[in-house]
Amino acid sequence: MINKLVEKIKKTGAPIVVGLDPMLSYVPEHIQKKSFDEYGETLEGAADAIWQYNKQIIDSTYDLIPAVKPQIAMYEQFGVEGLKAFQKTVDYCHEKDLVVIGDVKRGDIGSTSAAYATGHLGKVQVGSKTYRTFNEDFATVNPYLGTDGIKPFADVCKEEKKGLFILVKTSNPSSGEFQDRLIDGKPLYEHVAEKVAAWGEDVMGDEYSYIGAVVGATYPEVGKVLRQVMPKSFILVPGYGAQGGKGKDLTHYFNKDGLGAIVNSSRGIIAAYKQEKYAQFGAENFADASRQAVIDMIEDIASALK
Ligand SMILES: O=c1ccn([C@@H]2O[C@H](COP(=O)(O)O)[C@@H](O)[C@H]2O)c(=O)[nH]1
Repeated sequence: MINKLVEKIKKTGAPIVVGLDPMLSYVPEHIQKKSFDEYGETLEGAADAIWQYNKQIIDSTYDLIPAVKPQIAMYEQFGVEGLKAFQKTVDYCHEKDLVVIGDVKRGDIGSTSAAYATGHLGKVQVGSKTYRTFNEDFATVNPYLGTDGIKPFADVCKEEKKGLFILVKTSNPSSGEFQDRLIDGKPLYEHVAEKVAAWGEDVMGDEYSYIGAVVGATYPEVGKVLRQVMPKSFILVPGYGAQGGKGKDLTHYFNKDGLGAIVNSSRGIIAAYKQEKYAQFGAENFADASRQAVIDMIEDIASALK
């Protein structure tokens, strides 16, 4: 799957990911009304509204982008109905030939990680039959439990040719509380990055490893260091747009081949119609506003990399 991601980035010229983080409050009134008329103000109604909203955004952007990143928390808040909307979204993105990065941030003791890996990336055995369940192409994983928490994910990736993005330096304001702590003279994030590079050696694609890292756009100096520590790992870069990251901050996250990083924007794309810059589109044309926001993001990153 890392090879497909690289190919699609080369083809689109867009090292970006659209984050599908559909809060109900972003879904325009006319879509909410239609879903509530059909299902009532129920969890099913909410799940239908976020699915309809996602579908229109995917339809208006899929030809410009290589990948999407649905954030499972936004779906889980609506319980089982929300998870069905997550599944529909993943399946529909596959129909559109998009690479799907499940932002699920899993990771546990080995046996439990194995179950998470099966559910999100692998196949589950039921008697004589096997089923793919969520079936994302990549999953985000938390490394806090160490090697035995990661290995089951890496094993499934090897078998299924799928991939991981492991949290190394997150974009949030408090990320330094633990991640920046010095251990043997080096910040913890650097130790984790060294492990990501080592874990990744065993599962190499053509140019990059199946195992990548998450490094926030909000810490560009750290991004510059970590790019060197993990030369063969793709970096998923959240924090662009709504969290303040800009194209000009991100040049050092890329390798000299112009590859190696993929930048996520969620609210900045899916709720673009709410920004003054895209207000002319109006809520009815929210998906066109998202398309324009994608075009602007691609241009911002391309001009920074020139
Ligand atoms: O360090 C991290 C890791 C993950 N995220 C996730 O990315 C998106 C960002 O959304 P925006 O609306 O573009 O801010 C969201 O799903 C986060 O959970 C992150 O922001 N930082």
